[in-house]
Amino acid sequence: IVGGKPSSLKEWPWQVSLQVKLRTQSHVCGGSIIGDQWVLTAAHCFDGLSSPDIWRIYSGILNQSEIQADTPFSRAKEIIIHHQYEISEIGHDIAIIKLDTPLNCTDSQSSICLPSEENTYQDCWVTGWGYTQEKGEIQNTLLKANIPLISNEECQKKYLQYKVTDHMICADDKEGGKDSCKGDSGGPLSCIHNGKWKLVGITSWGDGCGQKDHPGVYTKVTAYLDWILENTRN
Ligand SMILES: COC(=O)Nc1ccc2c(c1)CCCCCCC[C@H](NC(=O)/C=C/c1cc(Cl)ccc1-n1cnnn1)c1nc-2c(Cl)[nH]1
Repeated sequence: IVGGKPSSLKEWPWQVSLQVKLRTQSHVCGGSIIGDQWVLTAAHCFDGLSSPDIWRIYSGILNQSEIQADTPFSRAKEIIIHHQYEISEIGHDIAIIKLDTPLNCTDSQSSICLPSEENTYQDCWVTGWGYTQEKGEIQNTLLKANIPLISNEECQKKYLQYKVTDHMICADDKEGGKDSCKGDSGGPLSCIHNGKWKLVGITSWGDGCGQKDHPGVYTKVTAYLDWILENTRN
């Protein structure tokens, strides 16, 4: 997250760190708990990493330093990638992880609601352990940034070499400065409306981090409600 601030404990209890253990272990993507055995993230996180066995899902953590050899984690029972996904910039950048065992709810670990209808959300936040600048590194403490949503029409004008589809939603800090960045993808774009947090977007792509006139592009969750519900039944 560029231009963000450290989060506090229990502020974003749905945020998870998706890590891969090969020879070594490292953070790869963010994700959001949407049910006791369901995590919603970006499909691109699994490019070349599609085997469920290598993934470790850490929930209820604020700092990466809480992750030690003895720190408990969830395993992936199944990874469901949208059948139309190819690359982030084309869209359908959405995936569901079915956890091997259901998570218990605590103050620091709980799910976020899916949005029911399209809305003009006024108060949206991006969170993650990603870079704070393009040439950066994974951060220890979960960062947060309050970034306004912009219309798809306005977003398309900034990305003439791309097609910003109606299955995408954009967030832009006009001054340039607040944005998602490398390592944040898959994480939540959370908006609070009538006192309830809703998972409005999934961090997907952008041109650079925090550059002026380069909005962040997020998978629009309302466009995939049926797909999510169909794939989280069993
Ligand atoms: C020590 O461990 C590490 O350093 N881990 C580690 C460190 C970094 C990374 C990994 C692991 C995952 C790479 C593969 C999967 C994921 C591949 C794509 C992913 N993109 C993003 O997270 C955000 C993109 C993004 C999103 C919005 Cl909304 C706006 C601007 C964006 N950016 C434009 N340019 N940069 N960001 C990414 N993630 C990383 C990179 Cl490198 N790129």
